[in-house]
Amino acid sequence: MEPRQDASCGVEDARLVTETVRLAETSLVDVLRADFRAHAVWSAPGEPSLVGCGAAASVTASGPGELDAVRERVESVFADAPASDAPAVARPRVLGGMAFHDGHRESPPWSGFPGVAFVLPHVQFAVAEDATYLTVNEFGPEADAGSARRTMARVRESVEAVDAASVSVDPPGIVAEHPTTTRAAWREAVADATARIAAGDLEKVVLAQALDAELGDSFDLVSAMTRIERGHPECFRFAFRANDGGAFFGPSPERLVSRRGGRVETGALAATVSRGDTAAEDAELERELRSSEKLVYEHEVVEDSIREQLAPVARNVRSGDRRVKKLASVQHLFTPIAADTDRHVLELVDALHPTPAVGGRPPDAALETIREAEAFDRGWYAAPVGWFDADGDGTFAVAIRSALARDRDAHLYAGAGIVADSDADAEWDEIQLKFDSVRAHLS
Ligand SMILES: C=C(O[C@@H]1C=C(C(=O)O)C=C[C@H]1O)C(=O)O
Repeated sequence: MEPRQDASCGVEDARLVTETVRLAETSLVDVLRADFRAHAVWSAPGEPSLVGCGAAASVTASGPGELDAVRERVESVFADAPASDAPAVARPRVLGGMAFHDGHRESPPWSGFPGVAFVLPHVQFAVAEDATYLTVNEFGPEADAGSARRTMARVRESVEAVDAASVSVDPPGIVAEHPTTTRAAWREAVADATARIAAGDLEKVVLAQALDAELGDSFDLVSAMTRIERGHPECFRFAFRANDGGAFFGPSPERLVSRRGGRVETGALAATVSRGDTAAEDAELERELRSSEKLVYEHEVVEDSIREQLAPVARNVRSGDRRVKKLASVQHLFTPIAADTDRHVLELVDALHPTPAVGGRPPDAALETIREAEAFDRGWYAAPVGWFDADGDGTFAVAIRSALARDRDAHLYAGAGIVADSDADAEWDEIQLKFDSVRAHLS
């Protein structure tokens, strides 16, 4: 299927008009509180935070296998845009994500989340350390600077009038939880995966679970993102909202890839132990993480595959020093990987997704095992989410530690890597700990 675009994108003489203004000092939380029904929120260490509202142009496709066509469509939107003297942080950025599996079907609970969906926002905020920029993008045969400036004046007034302190950040509360995987089904799935590994068909597979939760109150994305923003400065804080109000969000610790002027940044994040209750216990768990043969192997499968997957699209692929990434409830092995490239970030996403941190090795056998073992739809869980610009620069996270919420329903997702000597009950416990990073913002 050809990627679809909204009406304005198909018009021959459509053009892109962009206007930018620097706002008085404003935080991401202020922008969210102004509540323009943001459809995309992105906040990552070392980058300006982004909020996108409305669509100047949008592109959808059936799955990650169509990223080349999506890139070409968006390139045609940027093609004849006049040179801008706006600061780099304020330039138009396209925000979106995609489903984990190719051939994704947009059915409940994932209605409103197509196989691939990217939007060039009509109203875009970029919150940098020293300033916030408001950018209005208009695309179409009628696009003109006058109407963009009028939108800008209206939006600017409402953001500057926000009283952030007046909005509650109380979570909705979880009144009931329904795991979609039983303990018996999990043991069976892990046994089947380890049997495939013993038979030599598979090295590693990441199996996930969904946890359905009933909320005590309607889900409110603005207050959830306010809590996530404050609680996870080390993570990629993201949210994407469908037209029916359903929101996919989370604090993911995992970068899939960033491209900045030809420099590629990625990394292997895999192998997990819990955090200790005391400093001594935490250090002991860290020692186990660094020295366990099983955990180091699980990590190295991911590091080796990422290097191999990157090789056709990048040069000078190099690993940095391995370290331990400590999060609220778990700690992981992390190896930074850098490279050089002249490819668009979507080409890098295409080459890397899914890494064996969320899929497995070899990829085809792993994906088949996942489809057979998991009774729920991964949807956008564990798939790339992020942004890119007209230069092909951008950042994508792997959407783990995430949830899909709509009204009083939430679906939480988490997974664990299975290798030859994995123990089903220990992997089960690991997944319950991983649910905590998003559960904490709902209960
Ligand atoms: C799949 C998830 O996490 C991934 C699996 C990990 C593991 O098995 O040790 C660690 C980090 C992530 O790469 C998840 O959190 O849902």
